[in-house]
Amino acid sequence: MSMTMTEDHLDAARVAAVLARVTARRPRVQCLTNTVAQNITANMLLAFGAIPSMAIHVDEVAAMADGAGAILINIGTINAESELAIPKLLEVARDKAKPLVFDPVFVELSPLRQHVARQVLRLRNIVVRGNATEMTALADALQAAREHNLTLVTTGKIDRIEGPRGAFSVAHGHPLMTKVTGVGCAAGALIAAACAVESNPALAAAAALTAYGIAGEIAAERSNGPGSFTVALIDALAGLDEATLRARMGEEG
Ligand SMILES: Nc1ncnc2c1ncn2[C@@H]1O[C@H](COP(=O)(O)OP(=O)(O)O)[C@@H](O)[C@H]1O
Ligand SMILES: Cc1ncsc1CCOP(=O)(O)O
Ligand SMILES: [Mg+2]
Repeated sequence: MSMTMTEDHLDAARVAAVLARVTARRPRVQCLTNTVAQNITANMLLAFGAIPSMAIHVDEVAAMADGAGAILINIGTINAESELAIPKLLEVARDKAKPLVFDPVFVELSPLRQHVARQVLRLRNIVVRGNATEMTALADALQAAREHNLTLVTTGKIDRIEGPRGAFSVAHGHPLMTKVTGVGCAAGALIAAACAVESNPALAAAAALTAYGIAGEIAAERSNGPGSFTVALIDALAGLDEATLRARMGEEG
């Protein structure tokens, strides 16, 4: 997605303020996510200060989402049951005005995923987080959904965030983040947690991805490859403080 707005500046204090609210309020994120990324997503949410709930049963997702601070829908391993659970989550998000983050994993690869993504994109006020391939495959639907307050988050070497209330670029992160499955999926969950405590979804996404990217940079310095990087990423995210954010964001001195 191309940027059409002037970008906002994000400093360490604004990121730290969002992180502090997550830690203080411990929002629960109801995640309907893929079977590959469930564990890393839950652990990353805990490291971020939030609470994961990974319920998937079609008859209970609405109840589980009802008291949550935000909802994540990720279609990475969509199956017949999760296809039926998704509308239930959309209904809760709409009726209870809950933040909802949608991750259209591999939407470029199957007509079913295209169909489900387009159903989700009918909902107002959602955040869509995908990589460049996924966002490009949905370009027409994303363009149309801008009419109803969509926030677009395209991750990669530089994350691009664009919503009705602001636009940001985040240049933090490390290539090892692409060598561990589920790191992108977990990014969507962190954005959802931030949206639970920050009413501007673009700012919430930028804060979450800045923290995640900086944690990735720290983890890469402490690890020897993708396996140890995964553990180090969880540790680094859990250990982030404002002084570290300031130093990594070039605000020292
Ligand atoms: N080349 C890169 N350099 C630094 N960070 C990256 C790079 N590619 C992806 N990231 C980071 O990895 C996380 C997952 O993004 P991405 O790889 O785009 O998702 P996905 O796994 O869904 O394809 C994001 O936080 C993003 O900023
Ligand atoms: C490998 C795989 N297959 C279906 S979902 C999934 C996980 C994708 O995770 P991510 O997009 O975070 O790399
Ligand atoms: Mg992904």
